[in-house]
Amino acid sequence: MPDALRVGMAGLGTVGVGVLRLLESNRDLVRARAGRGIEVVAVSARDRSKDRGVDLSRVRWADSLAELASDEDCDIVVELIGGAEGDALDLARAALSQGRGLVTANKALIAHHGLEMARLAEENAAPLKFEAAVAGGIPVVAGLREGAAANAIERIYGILNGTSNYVLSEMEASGADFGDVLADAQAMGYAEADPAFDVDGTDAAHKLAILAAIGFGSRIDFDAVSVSGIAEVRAADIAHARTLGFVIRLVGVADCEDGPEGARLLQRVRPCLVPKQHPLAHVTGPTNAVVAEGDFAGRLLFQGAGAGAGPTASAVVADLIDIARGRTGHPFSLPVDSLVAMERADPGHRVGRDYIRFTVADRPGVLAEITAAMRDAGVSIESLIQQGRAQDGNGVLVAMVTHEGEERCVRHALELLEDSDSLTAAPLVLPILRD
Ligand SMILES: NC(=O)c1ccc[n+]([C@@H]2O[C@H](COP(=O)([O-])OP(=O)(O)OC[C@H]3O[C@@H](n4cnc5c(N)ncnc54)[C@H](O)[C@@H]3O)[C@@H](O)[C@H]2O)c1
Ligand SMILES: N[C@@H](CCO)C(=O)O
Ligand code: NA
Repeated sequence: MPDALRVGMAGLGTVGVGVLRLLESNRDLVRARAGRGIEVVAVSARDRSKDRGVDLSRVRWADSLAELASDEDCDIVVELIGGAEGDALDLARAALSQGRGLVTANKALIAHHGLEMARLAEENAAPLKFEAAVAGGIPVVAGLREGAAANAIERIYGILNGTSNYVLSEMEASGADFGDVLADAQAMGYAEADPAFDVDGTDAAHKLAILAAIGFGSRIDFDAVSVSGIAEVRAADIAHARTLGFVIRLVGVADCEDGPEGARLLQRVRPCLVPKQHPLAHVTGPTNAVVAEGDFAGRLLFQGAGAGAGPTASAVVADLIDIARGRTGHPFSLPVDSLVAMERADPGHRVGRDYIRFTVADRPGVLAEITAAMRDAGVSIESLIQQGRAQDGNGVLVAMVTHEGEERCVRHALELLEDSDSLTAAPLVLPILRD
């Protein structure tokens, strides 16, 4: 075993520079825990001349990512470029197929190509690790894969995107609308390269798909995640939720149910009403939190910084320490051929409660029309909030919370109202998170 684990690093942005700083600052501690040094010997980034505030004088610049992937002086490639396709994917494929280990913070890459990556890693006896890809510095990948390894996992859910959680909790604290706080969140440096991914739920969906694959031992299936983001959530919904005893959070939920032909997996990312006493209700700002329910461990809560240079670097270097120690394991907890291709569960028969917000014309009989549709679809209403009179010609908001019932009933009620000219905008349905 060579004295140091030699790393070739691609990408010197927020996370890349964070990794270099951590390795510099905690050099002795990392060496002690890794059993040997961890040295970045080569790098590749777009701009060689940029001052990044870190010492790169002893590091070799690779002329291309292909050169980095085939560099005989590197044991491991650390990919910190980002993006599911293109350069990051080419680099990952090239590194693993040449027997070089891969550490990445790239959830898009793993969500889309995780199975292929795991297969390549297995075939080439190369380690593959991605702790930083899910909830940044929170050791939830290792927590699920190793700490909770003795459990059958029943449900995994959590707040998986810091940007959207910051937006929602700022809207809650200040009463501001979505657009007013989004720019602040993006200025914090946590935004994805495509910033739409943060608010439209895609980033959280990438992370949820990874967690589900690890927790349930299934083949990663990002396309099966149903996703809705936070752009439709208004200040009024947050105010209604507060009145009813809830906060609104973007929550990814994955669970398994038994079906006639084996287990079926349901993966969804949606803004949810979270009861004020639930641990996720207290997660504010860019913090992430993940709950895993194990059959023996019970409810496990992982919480911390899901983004930022320091926390994300902490996860990248933890992976490097594991590799240096020879603790590699299966990336998704099982050998690739043992991962199950799970059917998708039909949510229609799932039982739950919903918050539904209608925007309606301010005229007599509208409420009766809505409640008649609810009655005809078999939806029972638990509470209802109606705003005063329409002020701006945009209609009045009517919000309700349903009693427990099958999801398909709410869907049917909304279908009955689809052509109604009493509704001046599409209704918003937010599920109430099951405790
Ligand atoms: N920023 C965070 O808080 C955070 C947290 C968790 C995971 N991540 C993930 O980490 C990865 C990196 O994120 P970041 O925030 O550091 O991004 P960034 O935009 O700050 O840095 C990306 C770096 O990659 C370089 N790059 C892009 N294309 C390249 C190419 N073809 N060859 C060489 N270098 C190239 C850029 O020049 C830049 O230095 C992404 O996958 C991201 O999703 C980021
Ligand atoms: N854009 C992500 C960064 C961490 O993955 C977030 O806001 O949580
Ligand atoms: Na993590």
